[in-house]
Amino acid sequence: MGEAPAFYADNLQNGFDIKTIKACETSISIQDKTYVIGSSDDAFEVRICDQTTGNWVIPTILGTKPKPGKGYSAAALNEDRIVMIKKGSSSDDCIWFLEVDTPYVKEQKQILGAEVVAWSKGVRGNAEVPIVISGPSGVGKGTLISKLMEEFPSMFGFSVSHTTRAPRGMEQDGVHYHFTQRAVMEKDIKDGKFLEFASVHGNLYGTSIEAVEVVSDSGKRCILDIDVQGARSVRASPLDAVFVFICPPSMDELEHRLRARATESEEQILKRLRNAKAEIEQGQSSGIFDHILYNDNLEECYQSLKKIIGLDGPVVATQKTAPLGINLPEEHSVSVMDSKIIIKGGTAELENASKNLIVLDVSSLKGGAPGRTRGLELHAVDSFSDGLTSDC
Ligand SMILES: Nc1ncnc2c1ncn2[C@@H]1O[C@H](COP(=O)(O)OP(=O)(O)OP(=O)(O)O)[C@@H](O)[C@H]1O
Ligand SMILES: Nc1nc2c(ncn2[C@@H]2O[C@H](COP(=O)(O)O)[C@@H](O)[C@H]2O)c(=O)[nH]1
Repeated sequence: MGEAPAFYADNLQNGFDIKTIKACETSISIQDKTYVIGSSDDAFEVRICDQTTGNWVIPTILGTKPKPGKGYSAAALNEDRIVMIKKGSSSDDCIWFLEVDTPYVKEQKQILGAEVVAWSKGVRGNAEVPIVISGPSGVGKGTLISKLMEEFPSMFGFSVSHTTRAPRGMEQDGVHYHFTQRAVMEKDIKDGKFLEFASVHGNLYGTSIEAVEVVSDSGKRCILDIDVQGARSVRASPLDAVFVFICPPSMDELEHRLRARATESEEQILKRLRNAKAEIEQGQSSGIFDHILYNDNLEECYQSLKKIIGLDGPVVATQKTAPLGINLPEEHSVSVMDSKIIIKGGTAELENASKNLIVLDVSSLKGGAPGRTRGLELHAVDSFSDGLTSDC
């Protein structure tokens, strides 16, 4: 393996231009590759060495990057990702995964024709899975979602999509949509910021990873209102969700609703009605959807939707407790044993319990890039014998 190129290279062909002095570097070997993670004052960067050829590559990095803290420890996990524990970081920002060979990363390598890695933040426990609602324009998706959010304001949060279409009269940027320029959105899509995107009725629409994570991180159940193409992409992604398709009682009634809403031009109404036929066909036959509802009588359809998502009985308000915190000591080591990550440090603290070891159980991981990695469990224990891996 030759000497590692410096981070922040402008162009691999033209040699390396060191712009920042590296503060900390860790290398982890998985199969025939060595991944070097380096942190400077403001970013984490990654380089990969192919051990069979000795060649170094700077990969495309997808996902939101962690912000460097006071150093970090890292260890290989399951041959397809690296777990990174940040020192001195808050409880919701200390565990990150660098995916190097997960199904999502493999797919992106094929799409981009380049070496790819993807960051995913680790989150403790499991949130309720998001709800994807699809159906032709004018069928009543937005009306049903509004009813749900009005009746259960603390339970649901709306995933605010990006779109290149112009705002309608009362629509607010950042509330109904993030209204954006096509070039900006296309760049963000290329940079891996979107969970899904599609061209719908002549405009670009998409769900950013952040839009879903903002809702999930606030402890609410996320609702996505997206078209069938988008639902297909989410179904194929690592995001677990319930998929509901809303059908109109007839094409005539759909046309009547679109015209009565009076938000589209005649040309747009005709385009949306033409597209509706194909959408209804796909919605009913593609196997994407777990449930199909007919929105004839609004109240009946709403009750059926509530039933699907488990809200048909009396709803008991649950007291939300803050997630248990983990204060990683600045001096600690990390090792992996089966599906457990052992964090060992003189003053490791889990909540108020001052214990010598913290065990991070990763046997039930869910999700992952693009998005958060959920299902982490943390326990404080008194003693354990382990082997040290990498610590930076
Ligand atoms: N069951 C229903 N009976 C009659 N009118 C309805 C019913 N459900 C919704 N509507 C009306 O139909 C119109 C379209 O509804 P809505 O805007 O919710 O559709 P949508 O599926 O969200 O459309 P888009 O995909 O274009 O955003 C609205 O004016 C709404 O009040
Ligand atoms: N694939 C996606 N489709 C989306 C998204 N946000 C909205 N939509 C769908 O677009 C049409 C038209 O919406 P409108 O607001 O212009 O009437 C509708 O079917 C929505 O479900 C998205 O992020 N991705």
